[in-house]
Amino acid sequence: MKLEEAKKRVHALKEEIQVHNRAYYELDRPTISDAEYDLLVRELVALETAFPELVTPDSPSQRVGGKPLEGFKAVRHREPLLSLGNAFSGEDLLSFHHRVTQAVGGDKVEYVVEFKIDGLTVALSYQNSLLVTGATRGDGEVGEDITQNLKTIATVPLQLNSPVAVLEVRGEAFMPKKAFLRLNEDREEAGAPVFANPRNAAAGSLRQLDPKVAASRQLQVFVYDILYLDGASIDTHGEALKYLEQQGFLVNQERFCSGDMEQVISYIRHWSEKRHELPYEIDGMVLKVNDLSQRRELGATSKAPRWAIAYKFPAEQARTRVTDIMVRV
Ligand SMILES: CC(C)(C)c1nc(N2CCN(c3ncccn3)CC2)c2cc(C(N)=O)c(N)nc2n1
Repeated sequence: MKLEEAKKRVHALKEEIQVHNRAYYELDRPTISDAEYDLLVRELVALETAFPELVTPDSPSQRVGGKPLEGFKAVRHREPLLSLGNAFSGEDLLSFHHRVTQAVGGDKVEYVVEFKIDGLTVALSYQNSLLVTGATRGDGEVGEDITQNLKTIATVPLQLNSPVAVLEVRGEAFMPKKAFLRLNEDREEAGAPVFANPRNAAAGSLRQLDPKVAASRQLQVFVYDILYLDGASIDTHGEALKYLEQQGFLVNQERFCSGDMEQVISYIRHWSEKRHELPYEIDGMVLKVNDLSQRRELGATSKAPRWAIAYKFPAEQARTRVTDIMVRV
């Protein structure tokens, strides 16, 4: 095959793979079998091996690279990754709302309510639209460099869709419930210790020194916050989430924007009851002031922003399954 032909085929393959990624991960509607998908990636890798000048940084072939690491390098975050204050009741939420309203001089405040995905925080840093580092949260200031593991996650863009000088985002890496159950079955069969919950499984998978192991764990990342952006101007959190979607990140579609705390509380109650129907675990909801200028007015303590709060769902009392009781009997 000549270079020109290979160039056309490589471009077509990358487009098609991208379409299937989006269908599979964002719309949760696979448009191709895993086997056919693997064939496309294998053909792309073969062409890039034959014509190395056709390799681009955003090619799916650049996801599972590298040999196993000896250890993880330390990465200092450009901005400290803040924590979240917690609310455990409707009253806690109302007093949060009262504090916020006071601090903005009685102006109307609108909140965005999001799932609190039960995974682990990751920070992704892009320069000139290319992924440079992916890191764990660590202590909020310094994390571990897990770039080559995060690159294996299909919904983590290797290259952003539009030019931007610097973009630092944070998100939650997690393992969907189905992948978690399947992994534990495999580990049980292999006599390996099982993971207690999807969060531990995700954390254990991202701490693998061999990226091939991380690549096999079906991890996902929902991105939820812009830490630093040099290259666009944004006024609300809603716009920030749309911007992140346009740049190619996976952003959770389920979010609710309202200034009415009664509506906010009933939305939270709705998901407290329905969360078991979700394909991933959530351990609460996060309330965030939508208007970024109001956020600046509210500021942050040394640990957490004054413009956001986490509502934690009551811890699950271990649901004893009938089968367990039968066995005991
Ligand atoms: C940007 C802010 C600070 C408002 C923020 N902080 C979060 N977290 C901080 C505390 N975190 C934390 N983790 C470990 C130790 C202390 N704090 C865990 C992430 C958020 C977590 C989620 C989520 N999980 O889905 C989310 N949709 N939005 C978040 N937004």
